[in-house]
Amino acid sequence: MVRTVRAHELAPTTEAWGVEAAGLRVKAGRHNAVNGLDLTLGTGVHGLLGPNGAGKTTLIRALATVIKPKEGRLRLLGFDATDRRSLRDLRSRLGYLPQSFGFYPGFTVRDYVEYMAWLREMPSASIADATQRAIDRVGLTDRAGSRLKSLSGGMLRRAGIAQAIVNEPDLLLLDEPTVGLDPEQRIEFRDLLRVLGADSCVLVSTHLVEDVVAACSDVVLLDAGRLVFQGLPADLSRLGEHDGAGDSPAERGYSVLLRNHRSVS
Ligand SMILES: Nc1ncnc2c1ncn2[C@@H]1O[C@H](COP(=O)(O)OP(=O)(O)OP(=O)(O)O)[C@@H](O)[C@H]1O
Repeated sequence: MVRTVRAHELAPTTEAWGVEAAGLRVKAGRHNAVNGLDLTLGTGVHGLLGPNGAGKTTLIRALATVIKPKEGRLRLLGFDATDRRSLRDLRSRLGYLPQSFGFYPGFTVRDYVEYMAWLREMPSASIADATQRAIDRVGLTDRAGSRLKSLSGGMLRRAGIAQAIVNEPDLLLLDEPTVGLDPEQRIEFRDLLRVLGADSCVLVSTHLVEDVVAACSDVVLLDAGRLVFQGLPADLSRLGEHDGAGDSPAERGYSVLLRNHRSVS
């Protein structure tokens, strides 16, 4: 007997992978900055590491649907990210903090976060509460009425994180979110990451291996646009127990992986 498949069975569910990429190629200018990447990410906090020019920002921009992949398959939250018809629904469930982001300097923190919530088509009635919650979560409660132009670099980045999480995204993409944060704020941010990663897929690019070890459930290492390693922070540290350059086992593990990868490619 042929069973009728109902619409809800085909609709994306929260169980869908956050990111499923196969043979992904993404250009930055003429350069293949992401070059045949296979990557699957589920719920959790994934730390994206790699040397300068590895393709981290280009990958994150493609996952944020800001640039279109040149080749390969890309599914995000169960949606085909290369299909224009999916983009509106998909974008309403994404959060994205770009490496450098534009803003109206005369906006207050609250104006900015509310504006970004509105751009993501959140229901108007929920925007004020969601904005307050996001501002509280990044520790900017007492600066909510301050103009963006008056904030320090670290506070501005926290305002950027607030706009990225205002819609409680299922897929959150953060490109170097800890740049400019003071040590106390970095520790608080790690706590926030753990909470966010409990029920959504969070990808965080950073150069700070120690942040990855402290706050991430797994490590993704890129070099020259390709996946070099995906595994637990403890696996990274184990690789650096007796070998490699760096001040901690994880930093040494990072250098061992890159060295081994480069010697065979
Ligand atoms: N607009 C562009 N035109 C040409 N090449 C580019 C462009 N943007 C990036 N690239 C190149 O693409 C590669 C990947 O860059 P990308 O910014 O994605 O790397 P990254 O890993 O984020 O680096 P970083 O750690 O320095 O931020 C680099 O070789 C870079 O020079």
